[in-house]
Amino acid sequence: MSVLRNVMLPWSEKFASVMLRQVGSFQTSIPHARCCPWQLMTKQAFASSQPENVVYAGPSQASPKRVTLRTLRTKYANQEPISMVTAYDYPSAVHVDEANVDILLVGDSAAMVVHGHDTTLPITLDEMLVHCRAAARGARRAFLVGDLPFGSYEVSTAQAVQSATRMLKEGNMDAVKLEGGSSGRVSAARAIVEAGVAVMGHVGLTPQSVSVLGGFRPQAQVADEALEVMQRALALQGAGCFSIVLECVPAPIAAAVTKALSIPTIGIGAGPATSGQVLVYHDLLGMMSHPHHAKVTPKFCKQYASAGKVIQSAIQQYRDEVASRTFPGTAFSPYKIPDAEIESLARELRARGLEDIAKAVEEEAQRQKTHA
Ligand SMILES: Nc1nc(=O)c2c([nH]1)NC[C@@H]1CN(c3ccc(C(=O)N[C@@H](CCC(=O)O)C(=O)O)cc3)CN21
Ligand SMILES: CC(C)C(=O)C(=O)O
Repeated sequence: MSVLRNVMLPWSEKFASVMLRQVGSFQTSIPHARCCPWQLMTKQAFASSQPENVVYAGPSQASPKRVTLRTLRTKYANQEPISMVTAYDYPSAVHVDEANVDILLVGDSAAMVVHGHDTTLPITLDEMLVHCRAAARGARRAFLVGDLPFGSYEVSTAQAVQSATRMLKEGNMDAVKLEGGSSGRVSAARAIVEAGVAVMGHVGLTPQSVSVLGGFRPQAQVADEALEVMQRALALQGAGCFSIVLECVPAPIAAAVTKALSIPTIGIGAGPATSGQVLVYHDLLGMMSHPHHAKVTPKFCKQYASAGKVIQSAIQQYRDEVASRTFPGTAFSPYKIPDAEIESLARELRARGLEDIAKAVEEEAQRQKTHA
């Protein structure tokens, strides 16, 4: 009971008594505290494994206003362009969020740009969920969309709903995206929306269909195909999608689809006439500037920086400074020890017959002083 009282200290007496009632038979099970339900309610009291100054997910300033479906609808109604960028982890999400980008997409392009696969097919739902959770921790404002990966929604509407709900429950996303507009995909989209999850559609080049498309090729370059893309987009809108990604289609086709729909289109390689634009984080940053990677960056990607070159040269410089012993030097060796302690340590070492080691200590202490 005394242990419990300590735990309760930050809480009011009243709240504590309510909690004690709820705790009931758990009162004596402190050693099993990890599985006690009230542990969840006393996060602060149990946070002994947290550093005092939490950097990544700690208490933050007042949160900025979140982008919601209403915000997006208003932007669309006012014909204001909607911006979307992908992110896959905490730091990339912070970058995207701080730039006031409207929608943060945790894309299955992670399979390629993060995991190094040649297509988006190998990434699993469980892997996507790890990316989603990390990205969600970094985003305070952006509307969060999680990409349903290949194999997580094609089998049945039940499978689609199950995967989509996991994206919200375990991935902390606000909505999901799925690819394609065939009847099966439209049914999946409808079922997910009916389950209460907002869905973004995706037509044109759908990279998860690379097997049947025979490569990452521009789509809808003949009238028949263009009409089909438009029909699919309309069907997805009918199923309740809040927005549709249009990938790798000629600009006039994107204009037609955008005109035909009453929900926003988000273009990538689809020209300027869409309601918004999306780019992959690594592409827009020029992260893959190495010739080995340059070939996987599509032609429609504008590089707003050469981050890859900056990173490469920084690591090269670090490596050179380690090799030449320029780093860390005294400037980056911050931990000091008083002279008296050095003398005492050297004395102890000599008393144990360790003359060489005592010398090493004294020499380095001297070097630190002369280069300070
Ligand atoms: N880094 C990256 N950026 C993306 O935009 C992106 C991914 N990865 N992975 C998932 C999909 C695949 N995407 C791609 C990939 C390549 C092309 C591309 O290079 N297309 C060529 C035509 C290739 C052909 O005809 O075979 C082009 O000329 O644009 C287009 C879209 C878009 N998505
Ligand atoms: C390219 C965007 C739209 C995407 O689907 C992804 O990043 O996976």
